[in-house]
Amino acid sequence: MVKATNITWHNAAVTKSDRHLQNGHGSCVLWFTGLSGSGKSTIANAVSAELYRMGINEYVLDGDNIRHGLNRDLGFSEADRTENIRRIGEVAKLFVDSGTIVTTAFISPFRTDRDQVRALFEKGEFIEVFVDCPLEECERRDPKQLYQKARRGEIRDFTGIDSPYEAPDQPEIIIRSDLLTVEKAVKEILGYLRDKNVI
Ligand SMILES: Nc1ncnc2c1ncn2[C@@H]1O[C@H](COP(=O)(O)OS(=O)(=O)O)[C@@H](OP(=O)(O)O)[C@H]1O
Ligand SMILES: Nc1ncnc2c1ncn2[C@@H]1O[C@H](COP(=O)(O)OP(=O)(O)O)[C@@H](O)[C@H]1O
Repeated sequence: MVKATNITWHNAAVTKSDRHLQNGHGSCVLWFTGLSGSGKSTIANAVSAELYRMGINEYVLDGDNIRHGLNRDLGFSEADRTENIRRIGEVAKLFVDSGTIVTTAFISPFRTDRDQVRALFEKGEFIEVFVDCPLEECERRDPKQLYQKARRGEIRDFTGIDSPYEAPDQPEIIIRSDLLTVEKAVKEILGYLRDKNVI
């Protein structure tokens, strides 16, 4: 790793607290994690749409989209996934600093990677949302036909097939997306944000 030298941290004139006061709500990251097809993207977007409707500053960072731009140099090896999550963690931190409720939809299969992102944040700002869905159901949904390809051996290192997924030990929120509708999941997540006085 290259260390930053001859670089000075500048304190901002407008702080995160200033922004919270002006916005009338707090900021945090809702970090969705789960298998491909578990529903991360669908639920993260539905949460964001509801927050938008309420006049809250929100933004979605989505796996496929980030991999088209910021992280287009990264593949799916263990090291690349770790770097993918590290960068997204840093981007999410900027969004939280800007006063935004940012939702992220990445498989983020490794516990240590997610914990390292958590460590970037102040207490309560990192909300891990485990979208828990059995592999069989994800494979039945197969919205992008990627499981089919992985089973045929056309995609290597596919999460859940020939690459591991480490479920969170103590996520703030668990959504059983095989049992809960998208609407119910949104309600539960917004309820959590209200309980914690983020909104
Ligand atoms: N080998 C392999 N394993 C898993 N997923 C794969 C792979 N190759 C391509 N894809 C597609 O890329 C999306 C996952 O990207 P992420 O950035 O979320 O992955 S990771 O967090 O770095 O593990 C994932 O999107 P989602 O289905 O939305 O999860 C897939 O569409
Ligand atoms: N309860 C549910 N929650 C989320 N997605 C669901 C649910 N039931 C069915 N689905 C479907 O499952 C698929 C999940 O895909 P997606 O959101 O892209 O997952 P991921 O981002 O985890 O890969 C979508 O086609 C969605 O419509």
